[in-house]
Amino acid sequence: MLRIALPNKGSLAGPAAEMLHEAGYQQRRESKELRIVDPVNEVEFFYLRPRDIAIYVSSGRLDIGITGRDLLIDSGAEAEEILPLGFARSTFRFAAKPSAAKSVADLNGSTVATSYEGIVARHLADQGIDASVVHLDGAVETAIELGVAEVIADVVETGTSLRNAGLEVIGEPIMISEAIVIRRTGAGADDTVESKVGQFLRRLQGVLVARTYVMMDYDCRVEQLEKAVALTPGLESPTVSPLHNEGWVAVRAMVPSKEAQRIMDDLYDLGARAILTTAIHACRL
Ligand SMILES: Nc1ncnc2c1ncn2[C@@H]1O[C@H](COP(=O)(O)OP(=O)(O)OP(=O)(O)O)[C@@H](O)[C@H]1O
Ligand SMILES: O=P(O)(O)OC[C@H]1O[C@H](OP(=O)(O)OP(=O)(O)O)[C@H](O)[C@@H]1O
Ligand SMILES: [Mg+2]
Repeated sequence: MLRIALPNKGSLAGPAAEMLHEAGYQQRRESKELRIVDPVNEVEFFYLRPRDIAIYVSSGRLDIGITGRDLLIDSGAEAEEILPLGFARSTFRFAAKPSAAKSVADLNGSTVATSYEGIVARHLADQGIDASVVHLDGAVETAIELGVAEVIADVVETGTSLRNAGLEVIGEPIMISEAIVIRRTGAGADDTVESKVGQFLRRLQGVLVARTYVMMDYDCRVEQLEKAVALTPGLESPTVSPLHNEGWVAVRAMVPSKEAQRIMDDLYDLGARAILTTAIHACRL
């Protein structure tokens, strides 16, 4: 039975459960459940604090886990990223009152409040900056107003929390984060676990592809086929079938959903007709 750590709350929990459900795994019915078994897929899920997941996975007690890249790096645990999942995207940045600091070099001698002490201490040391770090559990933006620190280092997504606190970012992002699948560094010796992990990753990759691609079908004249195929090259190569009407073919290819409308316009301009897109519900590449 594959043992998988999942986030039990916060920004990662809902989207992770949704993705696993789409991948065909059973999920807990109540947010108080700490552990469930999915007997059909031979998987056991443990719902843990997102911050603790890298520690459990690095200990080898759980085979893999879903957490945030920033949380993995902050923990310093012996675990590695094996698949990015595209949700809970955020940046991690320094911020302060507009007058306080213009660049990271200005942070010398200041106090930085953060929930991510590991990332911040390492980053400051790498940059040769001497600043002290104060650990806070959350709502870090308020630390400046209340005089606990002059600078904060925190997760920034829309920037609303910073704006509301009258703060501005300093310098470039310290890191870009998203939800990821992790496993213990150096794991992979056990063939049975390895094949189950491989199947789990293929299922999640299938969900990612189904979310980012649509299937496109259209009819076009044979003379236009090369130009049409250049617009819709598909992942491997498009399927081309003859139509009953001579001189016409039907083409089928996967296209990125974000580009579907532009591609449909371009195909129409080429003379293609009966252009359809349909959702992909699941896939194995
Ligand atoms: N507003 C946000 N938008 C996108 N991702 C976020 C946001 N806040 C936190 N994250 C990401 O979620 C993960 C942190 O999860 P965690 O559950 O610890 O914090 P949280 O979502 O802020 O929840 P809470 O603070 O309520 O416990 C990190 O990877 C972080 O980058
Ligand atoms: O840029 P934004 O879109 O505003 O998102 C970033 C904010 O979201 C998270 O806070 P959360 O609500 O989880 O509270 P917390 O600070 O207590 O963790 C994070 O810690 C930031 O404060
Ligand atoms: Mg938070």
